[in-house]
Amino acid sequence: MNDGKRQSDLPDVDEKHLLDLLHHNSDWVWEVDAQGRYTWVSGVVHDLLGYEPGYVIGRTPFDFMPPGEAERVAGAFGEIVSQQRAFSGLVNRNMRADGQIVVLETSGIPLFNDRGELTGYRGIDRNISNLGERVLQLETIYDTTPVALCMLDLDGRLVMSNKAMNGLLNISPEEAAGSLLGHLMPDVWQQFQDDFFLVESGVIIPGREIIWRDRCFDTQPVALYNASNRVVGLSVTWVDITARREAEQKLASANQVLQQYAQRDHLTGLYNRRYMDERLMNEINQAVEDGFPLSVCLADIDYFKRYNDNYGHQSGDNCLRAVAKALVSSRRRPEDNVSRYGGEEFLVILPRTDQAQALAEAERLRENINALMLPHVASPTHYLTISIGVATLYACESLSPDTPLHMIASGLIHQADTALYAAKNRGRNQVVAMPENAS
Ligand SMILES: Nc1nc2c(ncn2[C@@H]2O[C@H](COP(=O)(O)OP(=O)(O)OP(=O)(O)O)[C@@H](O)[C@H]2O)c(=O)[nH]1
Repeated sequence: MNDGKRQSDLPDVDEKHLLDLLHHNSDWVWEVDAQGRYTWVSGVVHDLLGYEPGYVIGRTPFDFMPPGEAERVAGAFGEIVSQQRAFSGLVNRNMRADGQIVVLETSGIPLFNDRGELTGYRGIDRNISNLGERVLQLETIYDTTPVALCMLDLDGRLVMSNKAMNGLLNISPEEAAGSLLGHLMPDVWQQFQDDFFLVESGVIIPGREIIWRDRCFDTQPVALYNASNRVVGLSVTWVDITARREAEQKLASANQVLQQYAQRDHLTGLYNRRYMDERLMNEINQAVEDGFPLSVCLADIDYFKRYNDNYGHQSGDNCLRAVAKALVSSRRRPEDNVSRYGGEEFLVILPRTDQAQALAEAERLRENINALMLPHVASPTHYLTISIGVATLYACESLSPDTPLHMIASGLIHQADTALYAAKNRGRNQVVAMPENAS
């Protein structure tokens, strides 16, 4: 503005006209000293704030701001003054003489004396109440939302970041402005860089979960375009879903425990009958598909009523636990499933096992229980014994494809029960298979 050529380009204006321009205009022109006190104000201040210029002189801009706003603007203005720089677009709320709020947009330039010392500021205020109120509302939302928001340019520079975002990065707004995400979050920036390629190829960027400093964030990057429809950056929202994830994990663990309860017998820890009925149908299905035989052993403690009567119910419970443990540790293969099927009855499913193999397996189980040598004075043997009924399903031979699985399962269990009944009738402490001539 000070070079000779441009001076000469300026239109001639006399002093009266100049004052007219200053005092009758839409913008309020002002000057403040180094302490921020108004030293000169144009008459427009009366239109904007409702005060005469003489009242305003000697006061500071903050004297016209409502509580809270003065502190907010003083923070921003203090930073500008410390850098002795020009500023524009500083939006601030002011209270008019009649109590109405007016939103002003303030711009200014620093003034210096001959020694280069700051002597004050000169600038203008413009009434932007309609738009400004909206801007301030949006700024409030932007800064108070718990959702972290940021905008990145193509180099990963933080163009904007709200309070929550700065908190997430654990840096001040000053540190955040213009910093590179590649430095702050190298891995995350790598992912966002890949997103630019997605946008280029016309793919909508998917949301993704990001773990950052032990917290889990649901992030959604959205491409930013300029007026020529070119991608110029990303806007990213970060929603902290740590609490939700933790709750989901707790729920999953609780469900697991519930499932355990639903599947297990609380006394012995073995699978219960409900689980085993389902399991048996799955095994039958598999056996039918594979064409392999499937056997079941139904084991029952001999004279258990007498055991209870003689040693007490508590000892009876301990005895059931001991038998359960012995049956489980007698298994030869992990897929041979042992369950408590009833009071003192245990079911063992033996997949891919024919009748001869099942008889041998049942015999081993019986001997292992005998080997425990648990005293049972009310039994003819004087120690605890079991009887076992064995039944085998030869899937490929005997099944019609229309027979429901549960019918096959109950038929098999019924057969094992009949075999067990025979074992009991023949004196107990023995194994019987049905049908007896199958193997
Ligand atoms: N302690 C205890 N006893 C149980 C439990 N469930 C069932 N019983 C007992 O098991 C006994 C089964 O008796 P019975 O069905 O007459 O059979 P048993 O005396 O073993 O005779 P046989 O099977 O013919 O040798 C009953 O006295 C039940 O009370 C349990 O959870 N704990």
